[in-house]
Amino acid sequence: MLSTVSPLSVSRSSLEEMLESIKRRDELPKDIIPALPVRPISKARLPSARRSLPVGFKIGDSVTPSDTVTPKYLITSLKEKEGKKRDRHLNKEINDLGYESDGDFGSNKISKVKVVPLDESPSCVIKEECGRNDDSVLNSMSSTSPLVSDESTSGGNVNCVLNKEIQVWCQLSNNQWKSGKIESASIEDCLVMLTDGSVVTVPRGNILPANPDYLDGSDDLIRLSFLNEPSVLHNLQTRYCNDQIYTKAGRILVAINPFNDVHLHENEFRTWKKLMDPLVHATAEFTFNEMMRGEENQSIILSGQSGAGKTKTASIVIEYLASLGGGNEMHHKVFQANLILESFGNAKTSMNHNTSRFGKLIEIHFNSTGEICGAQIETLLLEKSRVAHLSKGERSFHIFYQLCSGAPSDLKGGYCICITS
Ligand SMILES: Nc1ncnc2c1ncn2[C@@H]1O[C@H](COP(=O)(O)OP(=O)(O)OP(=O)(O)O)[C@@H](O)[C@H]1O
Repeated sequence: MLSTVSPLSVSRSSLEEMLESIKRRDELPKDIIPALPVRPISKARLPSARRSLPVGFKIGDSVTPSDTVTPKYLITSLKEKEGKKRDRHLNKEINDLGYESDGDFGSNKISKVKVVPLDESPSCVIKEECGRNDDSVLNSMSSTSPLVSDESTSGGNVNCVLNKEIQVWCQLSNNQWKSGKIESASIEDCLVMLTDGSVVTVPRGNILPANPDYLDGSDDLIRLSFLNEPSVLHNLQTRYCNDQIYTKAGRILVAINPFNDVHLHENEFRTWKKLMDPLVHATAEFTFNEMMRGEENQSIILSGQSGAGKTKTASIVIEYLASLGGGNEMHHKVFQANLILESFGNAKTSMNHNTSRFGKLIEIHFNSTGEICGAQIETLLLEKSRVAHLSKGERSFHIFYQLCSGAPSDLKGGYCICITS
């Protein structure tokens, strides 16, 4: 059955409706404040701010799981309540970095610490290797071109330091950075008197401002007035020479391998708990507290070149996390498992006599009281080519020599195995 409505009836009814609604509105008391929009009930947090990588910086493309692999470590501590959603997010992040993940990253356990090989990141160098000699830090890292190459910018620098008569860093022809004071400047060059008394002519583009002396050895790089390459290296070197191997850069902790036992102020830290101290224990404690307080999984990423001290630092972190959770046997088991992994995955290279030729993702699982209740180690990107191809002065995986040395003498004779220490 069809029903028809005349245009007149439609216009009349809508007109009536409108008049009625106006009448209703006028009847309402005038001082009633309109209700606020209902706030959605959600426990979700706003995504934390993410730092962007430098322009043109790629991780995925540069991964070469062969000779150039430098294992870096991602340590995560995960809690049960987070569930699979966060794990999927973490998996995605790892995949975005160009690494394969077996999926199910921390989905089932109570908590985790993971160690993953991450490609060298220019924006996240946490540890750097260097020698003990005074100029070594500065010189070893000064082979790059000066940070300021743009003429206008460098000109600005020179004018600024000329006006204020402050110290400058100048890059010499051998790429070393030296500090001094500008005596005079032309359009292209500057005459700089170095601190050793010599006078050199340096192109304007090779001059950078230096920090005042009182900032020498700042424990946080963000306190420096001028944050350029030589200033950062000089600050790290000053601290290193005072056996202060850790320096903060905001939330990042920079560590320089001391290659010997230095006093780490660990006991003082355990007493005073100064979480802002530049110390790896403070970073571990901060992470642990964040996990316990926010019930959120946490990650610690250790990155640096071969021999920088990532493995050593990872063991300090694990040991400290274990002690925070009451210290049970679990971390000993992690270390024991590590010994076996090292046999099969570590080798001697020119950079490090016990270099890890694979990446590790160590998960440490904590229960709700903060005790370690489990751990899991995933390995990635083993440098398999090392079995068949060795560079000069390097060795195969430790297990090869361990097996040979333990072989019965007739087998040794049959294969002409001769072990020398
Ligand atoms: N904090 C430290 N204190 C004392 N010695 C250290 C420290 N960190 C590193 N070292 C020394 O440096 C050596 C190399 O460190 P480590 O094996 O941890 O480097 P790595 O970054 O893991 O290297 P790779 O990437 O080649 O595996 C260690 O064997 C140790 O002798």
